[in-house]
This record gives sequence, structure tokens and C-alpha cells, in this order.
Amino acid sequence: MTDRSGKFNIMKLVKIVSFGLLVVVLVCFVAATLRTLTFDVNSGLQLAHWEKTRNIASDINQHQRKELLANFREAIQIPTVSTSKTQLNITALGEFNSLLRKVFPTVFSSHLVQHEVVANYSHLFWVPGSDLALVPYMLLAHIDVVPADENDGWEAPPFSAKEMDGFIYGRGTIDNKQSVMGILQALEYLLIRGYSPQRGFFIGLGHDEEVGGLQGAMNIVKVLKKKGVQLAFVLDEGLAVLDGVISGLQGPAALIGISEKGQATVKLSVFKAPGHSSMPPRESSIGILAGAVKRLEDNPMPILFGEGPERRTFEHLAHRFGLPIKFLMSNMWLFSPLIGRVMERSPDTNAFLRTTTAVTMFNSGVKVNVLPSLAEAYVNLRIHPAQTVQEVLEFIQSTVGDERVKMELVNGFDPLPVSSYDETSFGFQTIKKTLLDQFPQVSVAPGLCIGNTDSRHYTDLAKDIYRFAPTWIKPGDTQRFHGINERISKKNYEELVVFYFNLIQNCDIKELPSPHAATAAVTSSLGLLVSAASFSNASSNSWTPEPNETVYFVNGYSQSRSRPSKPYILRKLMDDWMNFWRLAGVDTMMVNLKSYSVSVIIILVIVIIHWKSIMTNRYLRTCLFLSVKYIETCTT
Ligand SMILES: CCCCCCCCCCCCCCCC(=O)N[C@@H](Cc1ccccc1)C(=O)O
Repeated sequence: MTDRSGKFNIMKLVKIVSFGLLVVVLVCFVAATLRTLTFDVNSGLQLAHWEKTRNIASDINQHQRKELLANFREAIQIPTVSTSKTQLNITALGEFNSLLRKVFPTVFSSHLVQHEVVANYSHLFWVPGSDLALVPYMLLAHIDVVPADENDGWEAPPFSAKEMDGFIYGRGTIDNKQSVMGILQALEYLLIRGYSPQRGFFIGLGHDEEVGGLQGAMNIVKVLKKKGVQLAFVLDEGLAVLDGVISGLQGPAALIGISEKGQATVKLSVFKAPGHSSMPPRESSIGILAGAVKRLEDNPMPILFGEGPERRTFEHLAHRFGLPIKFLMSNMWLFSPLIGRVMERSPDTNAFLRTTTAVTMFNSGVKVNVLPSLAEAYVNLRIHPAQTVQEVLEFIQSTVGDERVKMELVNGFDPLPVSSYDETSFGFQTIKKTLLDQFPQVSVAPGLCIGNTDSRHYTDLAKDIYRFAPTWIKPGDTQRFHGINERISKKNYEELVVFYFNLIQNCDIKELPSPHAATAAVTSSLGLLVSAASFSNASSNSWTPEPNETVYFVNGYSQSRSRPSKPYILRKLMDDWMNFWRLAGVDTMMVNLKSYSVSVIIILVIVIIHWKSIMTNRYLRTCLFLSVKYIETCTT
């Protein structure tokens, strides 16, 4: 009898547990479906009313079309190659300097522009604004390029700037002379058309970015620091407009880099006594090192997809995927491990998921019959924002797991801070608006820059750093970065000039418009409540410091800005706090997890309270009964 009732109780328990699980799965499914149907983090300021500042039309006539292309081709033809920190083509850099002065005469002669050469070959331009209360911003690009060998399979010589099928071929066409020339060409045309900015801006052109920017960018930053400059935002190279590159995505996507990966270069070395090759030991220095390298390749760093800004990219783009990908992308809180597994299959998507490990140099041996004493390998790691240099070193040490392999950190830096991208983010929203005006078919999303840029030296000058140029990248183009057949279409180069032309004018706005009510349409009830609170709060939020506040000296370029008063700081803190929760309500895993765990707890409590009726009712009735109770509990 006891045995039977014991069995009966176990059966009951199994039923209840499986029923509970079924309810949890159902609730998750309903929540995920609701989120899929309503999830759109892209509305933002798109529909808001923007202050009009673009008074000069960006149309380009036939003569200018020819002229800007000729200028660009001349820039590509100068081989400003950086091979190593000590091997820069200084002759080419000097030539490039002369080219800039020749093709942009107005920029170099205008009374509105101050120019200074930094570290012999880098350039710093300052265009003061008429409204001193507006914090200046900065555009960056780099003049140098990586080496290119025609024999690697280039269809046109890499420094020929040859035009083929509407494309200009050459090293630097997408990395990064398109921005160098695009920015200055835009400024040249703006000045010719009588433009004078309200918001001041800097342009920084580095000459050694490809080898770390230790001369160019670092010295430009030093000059700016000395002058006390603080920047509203910085825009550098980095991500691009991806067209057909992300499979399943409908339409092109402009990814604006809001952070960039960290980097570490680690030297692994094995030392063994040299000797005659006729009496080899069981393991050579090369064999031991090869084993270590193999272990590193066989054991990639963990997938961290969803723990860095890459998560935001897919959430912002979710609405542009078809089902079932849309369902998965809208519910990263549930599916990020699954998406990560799929994305790791291709090198260019894998780069967004984890710290990547690339063995880039392997040296040993001097003669065929001599056992080498030393074997060395260099491993270049690109660090995911959720990890640090220290964590990566510990991982390598434990994966190599061989005391004979010496490990040495050659250089490294942690991932860069994440810049803002919400509706109050001046830089992000102004870049986004400029993009959408020019390319309405594009979806704009924040992204993670997988390569490093000069902008990493600017973190003390600006809280918000963006890495983006509207270079269109189509399938197969990602391999052209530092690879063969680097090219840009003539149309795309013109678009770049127009983009910078419009961006500079758009930056003259005093403050961003208030977020459109559409922003408040969020999925979860928590998100809805908090966004409503934030929305009402946003009307009192002004992005720029208030007038009538103490003015203090900011830089030697006679720009000044207001020091925020205490109530302003308090209000800003309040706004930031509200924005944090609003965003959290919309799209952070934390709050989703919280609300879903709350749901689970509510269900469990209902199950416990209504234990008896569950026992006496049939499943369908119980299901209905529980759903009603759940809704009742949630609404009260
Ligand atoms: C889903 C598919 C996404 C495809 C993404 C397409 C865009 C990829 C382009 C990435 C290029 C970013 C630009 C990086 C510039 C660059 O090459 N930097 C170099 C130079 C450098 C080295 C050390 C320290 C600082 C700098 C680098 O990162 O190695």
C-alpha cells in the first residue's frame, strides 16, 4: 500500500514538474513571439523634427565629379606604405603633403582653417565655430597604407589607381584614403560655397596608423591635450555599409562602431641545446613549439556572443530578417548560444564572437643539418570586449600547458570603452541622420570594430568615439582590406564626399530633437513603464550645457564651452539613470532575465496556491485557470 501511494506521489510530482516546465516553455514562447512582433530599437529620432542646419546643397556637377575623382586617384598613386614602426615611406609621405596643398587650395588658404603638421607627416586642421557654446567634434582618417605586392594576384597594379568597370583599384581605396580625401574634398567644397560652421571641428590625419599610430595620432592627441580640448565625439574609420554581407538580412546595414576590440601580441619561444641533425632528441624546439601552436588553434577562446556590443548589432537589425532568424535575433536573451554556434563557422562573423587567436609569425632554424636552439612564434590576439589582456594571457598559458614554452607579452591593450548610441547621443544620432537622409534604404546599427584604429588614442579627449565610413562592402569585399584588389566604386567615393559634406553641416545643430513617441513602443511592460517615464522626462533634457553658466578655457584655439551648473549635473544624472532603465527595458538581457524570472516565480506561486484545483482539474481546464490567474496577477 505504502509502495503504491509512494509510486502515485512520484507520478504526481512528475506530472506537476512536466506541467510546470510546459507552462514555462509556453510563457517563454509567448514572450519571445511578442518581443519578435514588437521589437524595433530603430525608431528613435528617425521621425523627430530636426533643426535645419543644412543650408548648402551637396549637389556635384560634372566638372567637380571629374575633379574629385582625379584628386582621389592621385592620392592612391602615392605609395605611403607603413611596413613597421621604423619603416615608413617618408618620401611618399612628403609627396602626399604636397598633393594635399595642391588639390585643396581653399582648405590651406582659408582664414577659417588653422593647419599644423604634427610629427613631420601627420596633419591637424581646426575650423573654429561661430557658436562658442557648442562643443567641437573631430573627424579622423589615416594617410598610410599596408604594403601591397602586385605579384600576389592584383588585377591592376596596387598603386596605379586604375579604373576598371566603374571601380578605382589600389591600396588605400577603402583603407583609408577614401576618408582622408573625402573629408578634405567636402571641406574644400563647403568653403568654396561660403560655409562657416557654428560648431567648431578638428580633422586629424595620421601617417602611421597601420603600425599603431604612435607618432601621428599620439602626437596629435598630445597637441590637443596641451590646448585643453574636449570633444563632443570623434569619428574615425572602422565599420562600413554592409550590402549582402550578412546572410538573411534584407537590405544594406550601416554598422557604426561603438567600440573596438583590444589587442595583444604574445611571443612563444622554446629553447633547446643546438646539435647535429644526425642525433636528434625525441622532441625538437620546433616540435614542442608546433605542439603548443596546434593546441592554441584547436582550443579557440570561448564564445562571448551577446556579452559585448555585437549583441546590439543584431538586436537593431532583427526587424530586417525574415522568420525564423527574426525570432532568434529578437530574443538574444534566449538564443545567443545558438546564434553564436552558427556564426563561428565563418572567419568574418567568428571575429565578432570571441577573442581570436592568429599565429602570424613562426621562425626557427638556420641550416638543414643543424638542430635549432630557438623556435619562436608570434600570436596576435584580438580581444573581445568581455575579456581583458590579463584573462587572455591566463587562457593561453593554460592551453599551452607546457613549461618549456616561454610566454612573453610583446604589447597589448584592453578593448575600448563602449560609446553611447541612444536617442540622446549627439554623435551617433547625427551620423545616423546624415546616413539615412542620403541612404534611406539602409538600416543603421551600432557595431563592434574588429580591427584597431587611431581613435583608440583619443579616449581622454572624447567619451564617444565612432568608427565608420559609408564605404559600401559587398560579398567578397571584406578580403580586400589588407588583401588583393582593394577597390572602391567611383559612385561610392562621390557618396563619401557628399556624406562628409552633409555631416559637417548637420553637426551645427545646437541640440538633438526629443525622441519621437514611437520610441516608447517597447515590448515588456517594464520597458513600457520606464520608457514612458523617460519620455516625459526627455522633454526637459537638453544635450548642450545651459546658457548663463561659468565659461572656462578649453583650448588654445580660442574655443570655449560652458561648465555645467550643479542642477544641470543633477538633471543629467537623473536623465542618464532614466535612459539606462529605458534602454534596459527595451533590450538588455538583465531586465529580460529579471522579468522572465519574475514570470516563472509568479507561475510557481500560483501553482503552489492552487495546488488542490490543479490536482482535481483536467489539464485543459487547469491551463485556462492558470492563464487567467497569471494575467490577473500580472495586471494587479
Ligand atoms: C558580418 C561581417 C562583417 C564584416 C565587417 C567588414 C568591415 C571589416 C573591416 C575592418 C577594418 C577596420 C579598420 C582597421 C584598421 C586597421 O587595419 N588597423 C590595423 C593597424 C593597427 C595595429 C595595431 C594597433 C592599431 C592599429 C589593425 O587592426 O591591425
